[in-house]
Amino acid sequence: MYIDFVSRLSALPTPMSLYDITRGGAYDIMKLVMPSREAELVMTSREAELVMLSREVELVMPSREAELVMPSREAELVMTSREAELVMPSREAELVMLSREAELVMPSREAELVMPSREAELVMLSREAELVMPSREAELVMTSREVELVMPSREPELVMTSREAELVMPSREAELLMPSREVELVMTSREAELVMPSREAELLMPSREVELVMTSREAELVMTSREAELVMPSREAELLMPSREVELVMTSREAELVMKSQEAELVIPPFIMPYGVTNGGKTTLTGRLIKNLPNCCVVHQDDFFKPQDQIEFGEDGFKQWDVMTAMDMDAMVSTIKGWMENPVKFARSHGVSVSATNDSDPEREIHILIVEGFILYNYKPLIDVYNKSYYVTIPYEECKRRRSTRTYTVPDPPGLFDGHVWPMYLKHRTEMESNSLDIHYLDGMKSKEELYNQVYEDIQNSLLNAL
Ligand SMILES: Nc1ncnc2c1ncn2[C@@H]1O[C@H](COP(=O)(O)OP(=O)(O)O)[C@@H](O)[C@H]1O
Ligand SMILES: NC(=O)c1ccc[n+]([C@@H]2O[C@H](COP(=O)(O)O)[C@@H](O)[C@H]2O)c1
Repeated sequence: MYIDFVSRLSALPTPMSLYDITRGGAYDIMKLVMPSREAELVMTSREAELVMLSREVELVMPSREAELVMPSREAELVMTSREAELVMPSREAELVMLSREAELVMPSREAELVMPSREAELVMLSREAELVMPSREAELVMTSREVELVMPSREPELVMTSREAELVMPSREAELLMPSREVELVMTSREAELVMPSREAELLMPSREVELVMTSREAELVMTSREAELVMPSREAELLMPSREVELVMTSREAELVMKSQEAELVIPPFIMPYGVTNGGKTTLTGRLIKNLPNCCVVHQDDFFKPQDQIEFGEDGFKQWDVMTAMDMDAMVSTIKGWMENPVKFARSHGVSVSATNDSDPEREIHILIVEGFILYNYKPLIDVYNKSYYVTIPYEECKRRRSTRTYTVPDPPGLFDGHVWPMYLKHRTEMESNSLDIHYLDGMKSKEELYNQVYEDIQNSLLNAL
């Protein structure tokens, strides 16, 4: 469904390729994650000592040890020649393995070599990047704000200073990199012991362990069991990257698994659109819904009125506030686009706390955007992206009464309601009805409570069906 929305969105006036964005982002992050100074720190002797205890240092660093770290059999196991090509093309594979390159594995230029754009694509295609760290983590790692979180100016210095090196990722950084639940799994003291101390370091490298680097238990520790299954199906998880799996990890079946999990876990994006007559109660209803629906954001069309000096007078003698051209619809579309591309980021930047809705599986999240406005169904580029459309109506007398008590940023001049507002409402409604949309009419004369209950229940049912 999400894909469907995105594809619809790409038909909008200023289409933007999600793939390009995320791919570019992933590549940039490869560079950000290991900037030259930090990269040097990563492998300087002291950090190396700290990260991998003395015996491992010997194994990891000197030229001969480079061979030991990846002796031929292990190298074959971890990356058979074809996989090596896939993951790191031949030249990079050489660079990674040779002694001098071992020193250089991480500084900026090498970082690029290790993960040049094509490899970056192979290893970390945007979706896969999300894959490696499940949806919520991927966002943390990938979005610009998270990049700042992962490597804020002070953190690069801290990431591998001695104390951090000891801990690999001290609590604060670890939290930034991986949200609390993963932090607990990956980096609580017990896991820290499992991941790094000498015995484990030994376990990571020798031939048999190479096969077992990601045995089910480790996989569980690093990625919770469900993620482990999704990221690397059980057999792959055991073998990490044997030849067939390497092909499979990124190919269709996994891609499907990943995509499905992404779709299911990250976002089920219903747009709810209370639309209708002015003063029908749209804002009131929306206000209640956003308080009670999970991860619910709102876009108010009223926020997109053009400045007063751009509103022209019409033949009816009034400033034309109630026509489509009074709205900056491009701006509204790009706001909606922002939500579609990253609802979690959108929610956070709009002060909506993102929470899990399903206690038994907190990774599953539903995100909802309510678009509320008085002249929406007549804007064709958006019509198709809504998956639930409501239309609030109230009779003329009630509408006029409510309107007379309302003060807008620009107060209504005398006669505006009868001369402009109501005629425009009737015109737009006729236009909308001729489009035969699937609209749920709401009687705005019902009490606020009744309206809320009716819509809330209806949305809940839709969500259940969507799941
Ligand atoms: N169901 C309702 N019954 C009676 N009055 C309502 C109802 N819903 C909203 N109102 C009142 O109508 C006025 C306009 O409501 P509002 O939600 O701002 O409408 P809209 O956003 O459609 O213009 C407000 O004074 C509000 O308190
Ligand atoms: N928000 C503003 O700046 C502004 C200015 C002039 C008129 N309006 C009125 O707002 C109405 C639409 O908003 P409601 O649906 O919330 O009533 C239109 O009928 C329009 O006449 C709003």
